[in-house]
Amino acid sequence: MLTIDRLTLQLPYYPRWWRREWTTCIESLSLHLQPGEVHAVVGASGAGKSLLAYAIMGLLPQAARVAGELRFQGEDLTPARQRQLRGHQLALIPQSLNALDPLARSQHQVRWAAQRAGFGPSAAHQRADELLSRYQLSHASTHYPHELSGGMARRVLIAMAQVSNARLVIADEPSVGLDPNQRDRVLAALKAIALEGKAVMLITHDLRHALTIADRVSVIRQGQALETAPAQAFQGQGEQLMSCYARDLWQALPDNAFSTHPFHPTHQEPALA
Ligand SMILES: Nc1ncnc2c1ncn2[C@@H]1O[C@H](COP(=O)(O)OP(=O)(O)OP(=O)(O)O)[C@@H](O)[C@H]1O
Ligand code: NI
Repeated sequence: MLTIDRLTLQLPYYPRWWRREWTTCIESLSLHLQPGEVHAVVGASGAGKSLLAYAIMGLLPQAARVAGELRFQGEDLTPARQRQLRGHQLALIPQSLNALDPLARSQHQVRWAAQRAGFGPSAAHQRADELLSRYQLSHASTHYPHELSGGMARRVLIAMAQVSNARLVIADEPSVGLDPNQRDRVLAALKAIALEGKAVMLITHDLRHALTIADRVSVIRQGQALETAPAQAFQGQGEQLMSCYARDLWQALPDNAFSTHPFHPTHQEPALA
């Protein structure tokens, strides 16, 4: 569905006001997303995950230098095509809750997203109500963003991304700052989108929670994709993982810290509180 082939992305910076240099934020990154899968893109802060999302959506800063290929459903994702598909076939659930209009009620935010996706006013109305109820937001449909909890605001953004029936949904850190209950609801909503046959790219630094819904995981470090592994490879000591970094990420999870590890006997003894 989406193929990213050796994507390289550079952004300008100015060490002196007259001198422009380039910093490489994404380097020769290749990924392939299939319909029906939740594909987690996991990496530390600053790894280039949000920039990857923007590159796919066509939302990079103008000065960005981009090389490599992006193909969506067999066609090149040119800037013109990205403009055409954005909000229709390609949807982004942005990292920041500030993406919500502070002066608009939930129902209007979702309705406007539906109208941007091509629905007429009454169809948009109906579609928005449907989505709000799917995400248990009917009671909050007249709320403004400041009246929503973090999880509710996140679900409004998911409803907006979903209103168009997009084939590819990119969720950028959708569970940050949520309590476990809200987080599980958001992750379940994303899994449900994939089960409808769409592709979901789940961008996160949280491997543990990504694994609850992911089919495959791509590990990103400093703008490079180190490996893509099936979620099942994250088990035991991570023997099935190719890169040390992915194995370290896996072993660093709290639940794994006390698993038996031949070289660290202290790991065998759970610390006493
Ligand atoms: N507009 C920009 N101009 C210059 N550098 C940028 C810009 N946006 C991001 N960067 C740099 O690119 C790198 C990757 O940023 P990005 O936002 O993609 O990271 P991330 O993996 O999404 O991190 P986080 O988990 O914190 O959201 C960072 O080093 C960041 O400083
Ligand atoms: Ni980010």
